[in-house]
Amino acid sequence: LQKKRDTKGLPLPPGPPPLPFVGNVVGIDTDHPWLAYSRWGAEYGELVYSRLFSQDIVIINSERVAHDLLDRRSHNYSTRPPGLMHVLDFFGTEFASIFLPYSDRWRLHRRIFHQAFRLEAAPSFRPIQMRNAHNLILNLLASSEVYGSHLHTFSTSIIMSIVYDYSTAPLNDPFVALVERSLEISVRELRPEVAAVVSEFPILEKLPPWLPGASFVRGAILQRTLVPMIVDTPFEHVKKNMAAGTAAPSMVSDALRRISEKAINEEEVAVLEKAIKEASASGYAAASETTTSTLYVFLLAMVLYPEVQARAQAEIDSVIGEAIERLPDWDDRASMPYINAVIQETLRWFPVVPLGIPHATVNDDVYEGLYIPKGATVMANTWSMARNPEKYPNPTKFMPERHMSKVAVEEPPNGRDDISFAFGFGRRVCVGRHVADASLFAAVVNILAVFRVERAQGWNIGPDAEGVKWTGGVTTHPVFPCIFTPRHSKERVSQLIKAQR
Ligand code: HEM
Repeated sequence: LQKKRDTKGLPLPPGPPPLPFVGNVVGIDTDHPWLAYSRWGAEYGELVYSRLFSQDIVIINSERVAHDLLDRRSHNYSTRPPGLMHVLDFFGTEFASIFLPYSDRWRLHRRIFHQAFRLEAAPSFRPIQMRNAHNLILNLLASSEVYGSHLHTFSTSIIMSIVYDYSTAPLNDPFVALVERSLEISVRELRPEVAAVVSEFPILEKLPPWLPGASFVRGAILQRTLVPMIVDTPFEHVKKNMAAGTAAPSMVSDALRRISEKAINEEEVAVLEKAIKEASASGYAAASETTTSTLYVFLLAMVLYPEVQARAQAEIDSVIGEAIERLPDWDDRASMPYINAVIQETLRWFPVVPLGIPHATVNDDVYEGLYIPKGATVMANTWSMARNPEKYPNPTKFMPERHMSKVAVEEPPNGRDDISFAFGFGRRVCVGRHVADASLFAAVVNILAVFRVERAQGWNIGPDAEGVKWTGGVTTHPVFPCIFTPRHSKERVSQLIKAQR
């Protein structure tokens, strides 16, 4: 029976009436819960309360409330839901920085990331990002029918180079395939909705894996075999290179070097080494799927909005020459306001982490007279923020122009640009956002310089993208066919890529 809650005489935020015991399970598409949460937002407002079994869930539907709670009261809203951590434990991924509770261990991980990914460090990765964008172009020229796999290789290879100085093969890298398999499981299972069900029915973890419906258990078994390979192999690669004196700078080698420069005891060294190993293994989970999914959204926009694509290409051509005298480079970015606006609009149009990564409250709180319980899962519904018609008129339309007056090539003074919500809030805001932004630029500008991205014959979807199939999970991306028609000869492009290396 549901325990009567003491809300100290205050109302909970409004929300849909729960069913006894199960709470608000009806009407939620569990693969795409942001759709139901956004509908509730329209009905109940900026802050919505719902319950999934015994788990309190608070959904924030506006940037205003997200900044008030997740930024301004971050001391209370920076941990992660305990139920989710339990699921991570079951999958053997409890070390993942992104899901760590607010603790000294998390602070240590965050510091390791910050050293490598802070704004001032981001430009040092540009050669890696451009080299991988060129590989992406070559792969698309060779086999564009598997474009999704090439996007994945692009995102994962960049992060592997930055974190480990580990060079993946430009195509069909076995390690990238391993990461892809592991991420597929994480994206599907590591969500608050799954955590709420598992917390209520711990028996689910005990189901024999062969039982139909025990895919959760099968996923966990597979993940536990993948994790040691993913965590140990690249880390050992760095240590071996360091011992041989051949290690190039990377997040891991730099962090390990910093330890050796400090006079600390063996125990502290062990703690730091473990944190470096865990943080680095969390890095590509956080970076790969998000960057890949954002590029899918970009391609969808190019297919559905040929006029936007034409304008973007005209801008690129005006900088590098219509007959493609060279490929675009970093210095061109300042002369490409429309391309920058396309990137911003891509992040807004369909945020690929639609509910962010769930935060949780450490203590009870009261906000505008509403009671927010301790231990509540708090989700920032970026999907609904991106569709705020007051900030973004005609929100379902892809309109880069809406960012033109606001696009800043450099970081804005308060660190918060027009679409900062896509990268989360408060003390848990995405540490990789500067690097992500540069990777997106490298991929977008090169794809548009070399290809016309076109609609596959018979694929009849309108500009609102209504009817497109989206993957489900923590991150989401559209699944659709598209055609890459080269705008220049393959030989010319290969020649230019060689010249720029
Ligand atoms: C377009 C690409 C990306 C998007 C849309 C994105 C989005 C996000 C979001 C929404 C969060 C959750 C923030 C919160 O809890 O409020 C997050 C966290 C995080 N992101 Fe990203 N991200 C991207 C790329 C990257 C990259 C390239 C890295 C590189 C390592 C990265 C590393 C992380 C980490 C480590 C966290 C966890 C932060 C913490 O819990 O303290 N992300 N990201």
